[in-house]
Amino acid sequence: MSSVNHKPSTAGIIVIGDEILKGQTIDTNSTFICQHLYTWGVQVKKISVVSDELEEIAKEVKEFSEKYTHVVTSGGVGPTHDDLTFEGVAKAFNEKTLPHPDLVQLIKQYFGTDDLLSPKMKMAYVPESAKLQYGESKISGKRTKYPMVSTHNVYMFPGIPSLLEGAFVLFEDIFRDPNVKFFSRRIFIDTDEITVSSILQDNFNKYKESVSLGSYPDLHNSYFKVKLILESQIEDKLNSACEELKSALPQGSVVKYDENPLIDANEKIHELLKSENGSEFAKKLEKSLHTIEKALERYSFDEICVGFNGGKDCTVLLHLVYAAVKRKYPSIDKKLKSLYIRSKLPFPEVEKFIQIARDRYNLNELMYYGRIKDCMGELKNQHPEIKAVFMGTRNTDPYSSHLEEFTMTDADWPQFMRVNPILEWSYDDIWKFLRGLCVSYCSLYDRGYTSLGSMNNTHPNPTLQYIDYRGIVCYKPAHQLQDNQLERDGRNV
Ligand SMILES: Cc1cc2nc3c(=O)[nH]c(=O)nc-3n(C[C@H](O)[C@H](O)[C@H](O)COP(=O)(O)OP(=O)(O)OC[C@H]3O[C@@H](n4cnc5c(N)ncnc54)[C@H](O)[C@@H]3O)c2cc1C
Ligand SMILES: NC(=O)C1=CN([C@@H]2O[C@H](COP(=O)(O)OP(=O)(O)OC[C@H]3O[C@@H](n4cnc5c(N)ncnc54)[C@H](O)[C@@H]3O)[C@@H](O)[C@H]2O)C=CC1
Ligand SMILES: [Co+2]
Ligand SMILES: [K+]
Ligand SMILES: [Mg+2]
Repeated sequence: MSSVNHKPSTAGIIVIGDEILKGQTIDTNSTFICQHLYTWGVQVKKISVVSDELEEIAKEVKEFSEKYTHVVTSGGVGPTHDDLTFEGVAKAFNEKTLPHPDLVQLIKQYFGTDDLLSPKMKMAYVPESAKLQYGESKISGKRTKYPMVSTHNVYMFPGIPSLLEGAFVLFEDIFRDPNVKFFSRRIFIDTDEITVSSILQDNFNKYKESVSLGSYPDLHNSYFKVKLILESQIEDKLNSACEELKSALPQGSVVKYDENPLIDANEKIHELLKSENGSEFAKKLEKSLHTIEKALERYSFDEICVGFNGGKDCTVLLHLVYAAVKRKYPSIDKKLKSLYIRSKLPFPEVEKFIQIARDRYNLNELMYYGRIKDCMGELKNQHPEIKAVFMGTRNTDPYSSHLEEFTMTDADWPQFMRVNPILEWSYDDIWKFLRGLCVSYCSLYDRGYTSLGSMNNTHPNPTLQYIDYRGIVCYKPAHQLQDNQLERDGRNV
């Protein structure tokens, strides 16, 4: 570990492509590059997005190349007329482009042409001084087929994210600065920035020689309002700054937050179980884990599906099943199936959350429209392999008091095993689990909704209503509901 403040090497990123400037493609490459350079101890100073114009590329490359230790470019290395990166970089250094013999050979191998005038051969024309560098796969140890082209301190990568990401990580040795390591700490607080701005200023002033401090508000997070990030190359200083800041912040404003409860989900659930040792909640949670385990023994991965409509109960369920599946099948590359039967008037907030959850939990969502019973028939036809549906039903739900952990659908319904791991959970149990693990849930629950149906029959729970200091009607979040019996007070049906 370095104890001196070694000056880090720097980098500039040039993202090349009209489609990004028109908003047609979201630039993910610069984020990817920044994340890696940061962990490699390189300070990214600037990201520039330029159009597919020769002059623009040349001008930016020249300036970046003089200013920064490394320049990384993304895009514009393909065979089409609008891909001008190699020419632009050559121009920045007053060079011509020439066909590189190795690239000519490669293109001949791939496309069967060695005609130097063929459009495919365009990719072989690189700056005169260009070097080709082959990465080595960390897994197979094999040399990659296609090289990265660089010249001076400029490294050129393709724009297609999968190609860029695959290639970039192979060149860690070029960029990594062995003398530099950035340490960082995060503090989450549930007060707004205004309240703490002078405290932040004081901390910043005191440590600015060695520690940087950033403040990042989030208007939509269920757990915190502001994320503070402290950073330094000197770990001791960082720790002092961090501890001092924590004690200077208003009492109780620092909250515990887990940015990704899906990482080690199973271990975290067991930690929660341990911390709740012996409680009623712990017993129910343990029973739920057993039910899920049993179901995963009885049914194969392909035979299961999670009923998920964005509600809080099935959010608990999904998280539990996800953790158990990850544990049982650690390296499975198939997606867990989920079932979403869309009601007539879904809340946009619910649909948005379903989409977020689908991406986060990597779900293969099977979506149907119409009456639940009809949809289950369609599911049966289209996915005859599915035998069991996990459900977030609780005994206190209407018509659910008779259900057991494993109950077949009624005789006049399409036949599926309904697996109900959280039948006995109370309203408070649901929130203890979600809030205890920082699982994200549909935003409506932070606005007074305690039970979700369709837009035409669901309202915020009147018990949670209050009038704020401006005289405006507001609602407390669902997890603050005192009386569990009143859960469905915002529902007309
Ligand atoms: C897979 C499945 C099987 C069913 N089998 C029967 C049956 O055999 N007999 C019968 O009378 N009724 C059955 N139903 C209907 C069920 O009993 C409820 O009437 C229905 O779930 C809506 O009630 P609720 O709003 O209280 O449910 P919620 O409390 O919202 O739902 C309970 C759980 O069901 C699942 N679920 C509910 N709605 C959806 C949806 N739109 N999309 C995906 N998953 C959803 C979720 O896992 C949810 O946690 C079934 C429903 C489903 C989804
Ligand atoms: N196999 C390999 O390693 C290499 C292949 N090629 C070939 O070159 C062509 C692609 O060259 P490119 O420079 O990628 O062409 P390009 O600049 O036209 O970009 C290709 C696509 O990548 C996406 N993209 C571009 N910039 C992005 C960004 N910043 N963030 C997110 N997405 C972005 C865009 O959707 C764009 O359509 C392909 O034909 C490929 O086969 C080129 C070099 C290396
Ligand atoms: Co050291
Ligand atoms: K192109
Ligand atoms: Mg392009």
